[in-house]
Amino acid sequence: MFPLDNDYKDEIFETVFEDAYHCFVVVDRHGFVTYMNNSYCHFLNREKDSVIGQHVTDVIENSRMHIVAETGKEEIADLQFIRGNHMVANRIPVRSKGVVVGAVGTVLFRDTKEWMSMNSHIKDLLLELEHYRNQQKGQYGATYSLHDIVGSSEKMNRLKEKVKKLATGDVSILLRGESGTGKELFAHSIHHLSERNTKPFIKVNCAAIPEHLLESELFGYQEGAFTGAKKGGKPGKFQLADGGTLFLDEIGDMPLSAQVKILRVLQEGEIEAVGSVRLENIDVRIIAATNQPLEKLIEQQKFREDLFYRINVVQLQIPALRDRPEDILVLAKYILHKITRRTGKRVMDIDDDVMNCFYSYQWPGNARELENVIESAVHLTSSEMIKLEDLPDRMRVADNRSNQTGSLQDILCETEKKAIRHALEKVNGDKSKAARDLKIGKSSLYEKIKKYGL
Ligand SMILES: Nc1ncnc2c1ncn2[C@@H]1O[C@H](COP(=O)(O)OP(=O)(O)OP(=O)(O)O)[C@@H](O)[C@H]1O
Repeated sequence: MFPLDNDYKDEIFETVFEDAYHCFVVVDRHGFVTYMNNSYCHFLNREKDSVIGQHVTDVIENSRMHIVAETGKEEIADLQFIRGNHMVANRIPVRSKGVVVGAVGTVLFRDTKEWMSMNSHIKDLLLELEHYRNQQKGQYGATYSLHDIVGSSEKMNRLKEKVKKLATGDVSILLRGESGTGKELFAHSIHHLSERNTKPFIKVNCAAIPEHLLESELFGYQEGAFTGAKKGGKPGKFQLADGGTLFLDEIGDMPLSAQVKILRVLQEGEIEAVGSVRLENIDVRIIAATNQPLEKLIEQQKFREDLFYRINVVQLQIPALRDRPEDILVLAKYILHKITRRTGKRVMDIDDDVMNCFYSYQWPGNARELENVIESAVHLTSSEMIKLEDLPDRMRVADNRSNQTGSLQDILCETEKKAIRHALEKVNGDKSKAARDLKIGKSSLYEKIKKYGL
């Protein structure tokens, strides 16, 4: 056998991989795309340059390549939903000197007749499954993924990157942030990106369960455990989440008695249903969330320090909306679109004055408050554009107040700051364009950006 020359090898490579019948993708150990063949790029309608170096979850819907690259466990003939079709995906870990360094994925997509009919058969079955799943939604489902978290500010991008890295492990995560910042969305996304994503995601609102019911809600009960107990008993949230993720929302509001019990489960990995004498092994990943100052609660002996250390293995701080004004415009437009699609009301845009008001408002209720404000404005407005008069009084008062206080110099600075922020928002942060729109020099704009900390 004579050695192959490089041209010949390249041609083989081109034929086998680039324009092959299959879609090929290769990711590195952290799930970032290092190679994608032409067929796959074409199918995803993406340019090759725009996918290389991206995290695979940002490129391919419902991808599990990053999980395979992390776990080293191959997945063969897995059904994956991409661009409206059910595809058969193979995901194989790549090893170098025995260590997993990435993964190769192939997807069979060019429909043969049999595949078409199988595909429609599967679609039919999955529709039926979806119907049953929907009946259980809220109880079992993590409905949101990272794609649903709108915002491309530096702060949010950094957070999303962190989430991608942390999701595949099994560490407990504590999500902190003010009310309405999207903690629950992040909890869903972590579950989605984790190896547990085919298992349940169960949410417990620790503040909403009465203290005397907490134990049976969390750990379940046996038949006859107390008067009124259901025949056959009832599983608790821990049992329901077995193999999956348990999201302990508002953990700072959990009564001390329940904290002791949770801590025991987390330490022992075993639970005891009310009225049972048998211990059950439970495997759950804990994601907790709170907007309470847990350290202060520990000082006041309202929160157990040992539980804090258990749940606080990794902490993610979700920034308040006022601290990432760059996200307000895109979030507002996303919310407007979501609401108009749901209500069918034709409201196409948001007036510039309204946006200025949004930028200067403090948003104590964060994204949730923004949703409420836009929802009520959509209902109130009589035009196709949300105007200042469609906003709640508290916002317009806050806006006027911020214009009226202080010296003339303060007012001028505040107005200038708002105008620059708005101009930058409009052009997606492109400083040259913003300077042109504002009719000032680029260096003057840079100075002002620095001065106002924009
Ligand atoms: N970045 C975002 N992109 C899209 N929607 C968002 C975003 N952040 C929050 N939301 C929306 O705002 C609302 C509140 O979000 P979520 O319930 O996740 O907040 P939270 O921090 O868990 O609030 P709380 O502490 O009050 O429970 C939801 O309807 C959510 O869809």
